[in-house]
Amino acid sequence: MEPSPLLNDPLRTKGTAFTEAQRREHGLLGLLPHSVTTLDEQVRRSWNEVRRQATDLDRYVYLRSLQDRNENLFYSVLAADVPTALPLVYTPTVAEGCRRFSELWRRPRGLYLSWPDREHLREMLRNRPHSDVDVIVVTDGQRILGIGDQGVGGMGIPVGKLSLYTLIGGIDPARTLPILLDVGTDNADLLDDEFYLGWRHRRIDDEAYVAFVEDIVAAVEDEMPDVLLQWEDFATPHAAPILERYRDRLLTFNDDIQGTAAVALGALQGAAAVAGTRLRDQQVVMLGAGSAGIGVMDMVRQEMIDEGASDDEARAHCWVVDVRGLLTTDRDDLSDDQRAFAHDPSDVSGWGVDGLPGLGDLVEHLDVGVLLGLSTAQGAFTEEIIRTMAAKVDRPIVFPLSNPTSNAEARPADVDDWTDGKALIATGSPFPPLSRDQKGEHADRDIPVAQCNNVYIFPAVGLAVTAARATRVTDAMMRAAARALGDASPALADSHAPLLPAWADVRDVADGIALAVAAQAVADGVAPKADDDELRAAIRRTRWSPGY
Ligand SMILES: O=C([O-])CC(=O)C(=O)O
Ligand SMILES: [Mg+2]
Repeated sequence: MEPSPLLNDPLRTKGTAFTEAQRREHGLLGLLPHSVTTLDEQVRRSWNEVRRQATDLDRYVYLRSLQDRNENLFYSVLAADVPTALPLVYTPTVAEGCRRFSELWRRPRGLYLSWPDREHLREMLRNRPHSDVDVIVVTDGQRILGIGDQGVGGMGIPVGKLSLYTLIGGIDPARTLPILLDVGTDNADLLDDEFYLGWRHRRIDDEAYVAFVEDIVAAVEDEMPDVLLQWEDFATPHAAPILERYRDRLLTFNDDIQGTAAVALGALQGAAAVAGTRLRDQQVVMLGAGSAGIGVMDMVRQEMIDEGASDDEARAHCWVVDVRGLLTTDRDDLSDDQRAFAHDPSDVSGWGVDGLPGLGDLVEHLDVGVLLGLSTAQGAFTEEIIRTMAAKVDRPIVFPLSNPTSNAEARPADVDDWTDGKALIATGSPFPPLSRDQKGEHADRDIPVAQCNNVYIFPAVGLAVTAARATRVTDAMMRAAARALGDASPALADSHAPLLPAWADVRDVADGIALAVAAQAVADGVAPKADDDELRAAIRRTRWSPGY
């Protein structure tokens, strides 16, 4: 008799939790040790193993192996302690997982679409492990988090993001598909690494790259016409153009541009409410003019307009600084998206000592209320900059958003210190809570730092479009997500609470965001008509939960 494939199918196995009757029925007798365990016991045993590992990278490897072995158990383990699990399977540990992808290789997952195989795209897509797919996350590995070109190692990101689509957004793991586009790498260390598993070649670019992406999109459209296609961690020169090319053609969004923007806007709304101001009345400065930084500023500007500002007023309140300095209209190195934020050089003449004004010049000459960083420039929010800002506004809003932790523009504890606890802070990567032992009226408690990560948004968007059968992701849907997240800010009820919900609550919050996004999809005419009760029921029906 053929051995049962059941035991080694990660989506159907129960491991040692198969009952005696099931073991007899499925031909598993003798293949498992005698004791029959419960899922709960398996979860506790697994957490003991996770804790026993020496480093977070080891914990990441353990959890990824568990995912490949038994998905119901993997998701039960994550769900049992979301705050501990999240930084292990996702930011920041996943960065190390990507860096060391080739040496850590265990088992295949998802699809590797490599340039040398480009004549066989359809065949490769048809080889996908499961034919019915709700969500694809795709990367070409060129701009992984804040750690740059990781080539084929970028696959860690789609795998990690899709785990959270399932954990938080309830997308059935059998209906998710991670994809890595392997167009080579410009990372010299990887090209020299004898164990590198990707295509050992410099990156294909320009028209050839664009044509390759187009062929893949066309193949996905034919094979999986209703799928949500999420673009992740593409380098700035490709990210926005790809989004523009496809956003009106399929159900798609860019997580780094739109997801990061929506979560930052959600946290900003909480912060503005605590500070007692409106966004349109603030001078908002962004350090970093990559696709994520510009995406955030686009949403900030749109929100100012929603608050009643004119387009010109909103533009006048938005400032973007890159490595060279302020974006100004006389610069010839700006993309169209960047140019939309450029200021007339005559507005700032004399601000920079020699050349373009920098961050320090801006905080000196403007009453900057909101300082955002998506620059990967570690420590760029210096003590002098933060103190200058704090001397001019009551509650400075400071968001060092770069990932991973080592790239943050400032450490929250320092910002807190420099502003005597007045700053409203959110970060991109996790940081320890702010200690309140000596000073302040709330001397008895530590305040967690809100981690402004797009994980608050993308799983809920996936749940929304799947439940509502949406055909497009509109800007208004992303703003609805931001607003619903802002409404869930614990700081609205308690000004000393963090700006964003606790990780332990993120799955419940996702339901509220999903409803808002789904309703907006219906309102925008990109989903079939349904009222809120029907959408709520559809969201409940769509939600997959782990269990045997
Ligand atoms: O993955 C994360 O933690 C956030 C993100 O999209 C990025 O930094 O590229
Ligand atoms: Mg990303």
